[in-house]
Amino acid sequence: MFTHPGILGPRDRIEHVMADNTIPSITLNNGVDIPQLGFGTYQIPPRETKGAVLTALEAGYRHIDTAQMYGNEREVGEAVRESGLSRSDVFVTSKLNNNAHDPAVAVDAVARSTDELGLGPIDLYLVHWPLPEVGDFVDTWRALEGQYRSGALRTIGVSNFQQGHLERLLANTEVVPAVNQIEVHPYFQQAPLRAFNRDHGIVTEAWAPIGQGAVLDDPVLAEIAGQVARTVAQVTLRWHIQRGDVIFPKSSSPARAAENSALFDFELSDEQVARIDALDADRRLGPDPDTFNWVPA
Ligand SMILES: NC(=O)C1=CN([C@@H]2O[C@H](COP(=O)(O)OP(=O)(O)OC[C@H]3O[C@@H](n4cnc5c(N)ncnc54)[C@H](OP(=O)(O)O)[C@@H]3O)[C@@H](O)[C@H]2O)C=CC1
Ligand SMILES: O=C1CO[C@H](CO)[C@@H](O)[C@@H]1O
Repeated sequence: MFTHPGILGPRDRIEHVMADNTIPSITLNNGVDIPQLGFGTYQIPPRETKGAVLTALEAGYRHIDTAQMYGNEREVGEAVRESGLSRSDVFVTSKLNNNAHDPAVAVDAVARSTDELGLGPIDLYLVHWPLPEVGDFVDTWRALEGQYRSGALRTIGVSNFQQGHLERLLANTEVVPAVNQIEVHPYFQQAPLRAFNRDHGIVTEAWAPIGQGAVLDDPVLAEIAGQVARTVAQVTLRWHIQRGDVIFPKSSSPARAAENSALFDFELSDEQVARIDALDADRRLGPDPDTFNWVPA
């Protein structure tokens, strides 16, 4: 089993993985292991979600990322229950919706997610956005701390938190978030925030790992893909894996979902990694967490 990046170097992790060709896990700051590769479910409509998640589990994925906002928690839970896998073999993440930051509402929202998924305590539950102008995320976090301490949630973390948000959280609360799920891809590499996360024992989860498709036509990535006889998506996902981040690419296509999981029988050289590092363009695709205050009706 893998330990948190920084304890083992990337090279040690790769050699370990390549020996058994399975998806590696990272140990979170509370001792819980998370598979480094998962399956994302944003924009998978509820009626398609059970089939897509069952297909992903058959392809070998053991980690599913959903959210109250995605409207498909129930179908994710059905797929996990019907997969025939042991509950302990599948890691499920969900996220508190933006209309549930009030502490009392947050407690009810955790109960609702738990009921929708129907899997017992949720492996990882995140505050989806900090919403700096909406209430106080410190109070929201304290509500999740209570749910964590009571055992209702196995692990808690945050998403889209900038360094300033994390500094405020760390100064005013007790449980250090296990993960910070943020936008990261070759065009938006987030070096300072990833370093802050690492220095505080917080694992970085990279959402939109292939930039929601934006990186797929990149000529440098295409050249590297030719060198290693893989697709651009695989090269990009492998780059994340070698950086030690957790990823969960989304695909509604069974063939592309399988393609995105075939990452552990090849390796990028230091030079190839450096060429991808050089693609950073500070190009954020999603909302800016410092100004995003959207709350659903
Ligand atoms: N915390 C947060 O605020 C956020 C979290 N997330 C999470 O991160 C996950 C991943 O991010 P997401 O936004 O989905 O973006 P991704 O970077 O995973 O890209 C998904 C897009 O790429 C396409 N695609 C996937 N694999 C391939 C492939 N091998 N070749 C060509 N095209 C491909 C998909 O199309 P197709 O389905 O047709 O294959 C889809 O259009 C989400 O599903 C969600 O779980 C995402 C956004 C924000
Ligand atoms: O999880 C999410 C899916 O993507 C959306 C658009 O980028 C985000 O707003 C949301 O947080």
